[in-house]
Amino acid sequence: MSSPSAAPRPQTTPEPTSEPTPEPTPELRALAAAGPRRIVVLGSTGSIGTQALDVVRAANRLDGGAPFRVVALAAGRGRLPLLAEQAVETRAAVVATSGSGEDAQELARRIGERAAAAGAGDYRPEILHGPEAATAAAAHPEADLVLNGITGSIGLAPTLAALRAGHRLALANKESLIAGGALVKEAAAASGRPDALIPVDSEHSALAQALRGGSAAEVDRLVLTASGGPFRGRTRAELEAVTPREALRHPTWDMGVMVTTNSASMVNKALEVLEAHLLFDVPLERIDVVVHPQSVVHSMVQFVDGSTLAQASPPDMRLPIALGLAWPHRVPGAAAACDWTRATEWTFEPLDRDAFPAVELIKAAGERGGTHPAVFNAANEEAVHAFHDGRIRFPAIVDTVETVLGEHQDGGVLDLGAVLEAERWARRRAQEVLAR
Ligand SMILES: NC(=O)C1=CN([C@@H]2O[C@H](COP(=O)(O)OP(=O)(O)OC[C@H]3O[C@@H](n4cnc5c(N)ncnc54)[C@H](OP(=O)(O)O)[C@@H]3O)[C@@H](O)[C@H]2O)C=CC1
Ligand SMILES: CC(=O)[C@@H](O)[C@H](O)COP(=O)(O)O
Ligand SMILES: [Mn+2]
Repeated sequence: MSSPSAAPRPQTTPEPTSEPTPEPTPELRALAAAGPRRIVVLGSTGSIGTQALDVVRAANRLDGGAPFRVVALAAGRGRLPLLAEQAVETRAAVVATSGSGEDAQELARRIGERAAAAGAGDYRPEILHGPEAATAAAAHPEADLVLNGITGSIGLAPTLAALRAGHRLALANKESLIAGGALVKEAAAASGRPDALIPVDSEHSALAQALRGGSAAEVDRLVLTASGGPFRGRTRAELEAVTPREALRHPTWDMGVMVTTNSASMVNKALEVLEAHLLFDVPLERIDVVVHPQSVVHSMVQFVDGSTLAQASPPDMRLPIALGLAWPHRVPGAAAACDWTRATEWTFEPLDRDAFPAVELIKAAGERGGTHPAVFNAANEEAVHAFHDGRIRFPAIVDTVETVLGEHQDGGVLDLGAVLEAERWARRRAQEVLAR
């Protein structure tokens, strides 16, 4: 099978503007003057990772000094040439691959060749390899902030490692929060840092922006927007015939294979509802989803007096990534703004819960708590792989999640061992269900 993460990487978003370089804000100048923020980029070769490096490159070109310095990079083993190129460009002290010793040797060779060609022959980063490599990179002692752009719940150990090392965590890897839940929140609280956990997911970045400076009591509901994905408007019967290629044709975002497939099934929105609950402590019954096909309004907060605040910008992840890296500061020119001189239409419609039951399913799993959310995610990851392998039809992804969740017996303890054991069980059980 070809694993989803091994499929061709979607292109990153083009440069937003050819206008003159914007001026840095006083806050960003101060950040640079205090010494650049030292960052670790996990999943650096993916959609989030490459856009994060675009943000760093652009921000460091602003007048007033470089606000960021990359101290470590980590990726899988799928794109070693790109990882080597990134290492030489950033001069990261640590470069990690989840691959084997042979992969590490190939990475070192490629870095050596590229460094020599770039006139930086003395650049010799520490190279880490193996399943724990990203976790070690996340705990890098010189780091201030870790961006987790790994895909899947394999990102949980690095998420915990970053927080336990006392680093601020800019979190794109929503699966680690879903699987780890209270464990991740505890690690964030124990770090003693205000704003230890900064959301990078576009909806949660929007919510964090709308919630800044307010109080919990004034919030009535959170409203997450969903593009509707490529299958918006299809019935469940019609979804039986859709292909992996069609599932990867996202209408508004260029992203990795797993999150794109999850957008098509609404599993992404389901994960995001629970992510919002965990990040902002709003009960699940007060979190709604509305379909907004243009993906310009990234989410909304409805307040008790009937007011609603929405965050709007053209779909471009560089904005929430830049805010995550520079938090609480904004990076001028991170992405293009809305063009209000042109006629524009934003539309909103309800989610079809019969064709797309994932959101209801995760709300039930979230209410049951414990390891149920980890089981939801792990079963989904297995089912997505099976769909891309041609082993199942599209609706069987969420059907499999529902079956496995329905059988799950929570042991009543939530520690890392319990989460990992529940995940192992869910993956095994999902494989059995998928094979039927
Ligand atoms: N892309 C987007 O716009 C958005 C993404 N997100 C979330 O961000 C996360 C990343 O998504 P996306 O960038 O699209 O995914 P991609 O598939 O594009 O990238 C995944 C990255 O993770 C790396 N990776 C895989 N396994 C490991 C491992 N064991 N150790 C270290 N690195 C590993 C991959 O390396 P390799 O190249 O070697 O395979 C790659 O760099 C997901 O959780 C997603 O839901 C959230 C909002 C928007
Ligand atoms: C860009 C981002 O944050 C993705 O998670 C996005 O939300 C996916 O789009 P959907 O709204 O289709 O799930
Ligand atoms: Mn999102």
